[in-house]
Amino acid sequence: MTDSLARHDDYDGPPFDESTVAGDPIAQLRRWLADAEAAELPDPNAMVLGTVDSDGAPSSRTVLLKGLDGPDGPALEFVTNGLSRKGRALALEPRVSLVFPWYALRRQVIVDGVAHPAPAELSDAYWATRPRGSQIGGWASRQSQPAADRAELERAVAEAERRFGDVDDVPRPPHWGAWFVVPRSVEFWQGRPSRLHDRLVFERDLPDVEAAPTGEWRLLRRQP
Ligand SMILES: Cc1cc2nc3c(=O)[nH]c(=O)nc-3n(C[C@H](O)[C@H](O)[C@H](O)COP(=O)(O)O)c2cc1C
Ligand code: PXP
Repeated sequence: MTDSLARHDDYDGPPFDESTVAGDPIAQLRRWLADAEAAELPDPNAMVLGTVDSDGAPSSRTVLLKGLDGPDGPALEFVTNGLSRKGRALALEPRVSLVFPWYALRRQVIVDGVAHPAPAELSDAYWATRPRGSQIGGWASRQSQPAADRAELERAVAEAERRFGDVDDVPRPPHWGAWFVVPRSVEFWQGRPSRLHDRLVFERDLPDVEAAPTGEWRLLRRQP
């Protein structure tokens, strides 16, 4: 067995520089997402969402990117339960961090921005696309709450199936929906030999969490 903890694997990614990067970060993100799909990475749209709890403690978990078009412009969309740990955190502190961990491509993308709950009609539209089993699961799971055992969850699933047994379209739970992360900075990281990686960062001003972003994107390079 190879001991991964003792290795120093070199990252032999190609140069990633100012002459080839797209003109804005969402266009560049679309390019790298397409590369992750073409490389057949598992869950190419998975991203790690970092939030801050009410006591200031950070917490992270994976969510799936569901779209890049927000109601007021480009934004990263994900869906979840608003009463979950992350949902409660977002209600108090909407500033978040997202990481796409595309290690097989020697890449990561880090997005910092502000998460806004989607208008109800957009959450409804997304909910309608979910398989019925996931909709039932969305009603059954009190996401992030303790459960005595698996049987408790299965009883809740059976209860939701009884409740909606005669209903063609399972309604969206009021606490379940989409969020849109409006980016303030987006870093594209390409692993390069000898740890001399390429890091290109788009930044713009976000005067306060309620306000729309202002100003043009600025492109800068960070030390590896
Ligand atoms: C690949 C992957 C994708 C996931 N996607 C989502 C998602 O889109 N929405 C979601 O609520 N949870 C998703 N989860 C589960 C979350 O990581 C997490 O366990 C759950 O949302 C509860 O998080 P919280 O207790 O911090 O709120 C995903 C997990 C994995 C591993
Ligand atoms: C609990 C949970 N909610 C939502 C999602 C993502 O939304 P959807 O089930 O509609 O693909 C996932 C994906 O793993 C999930 O695990």
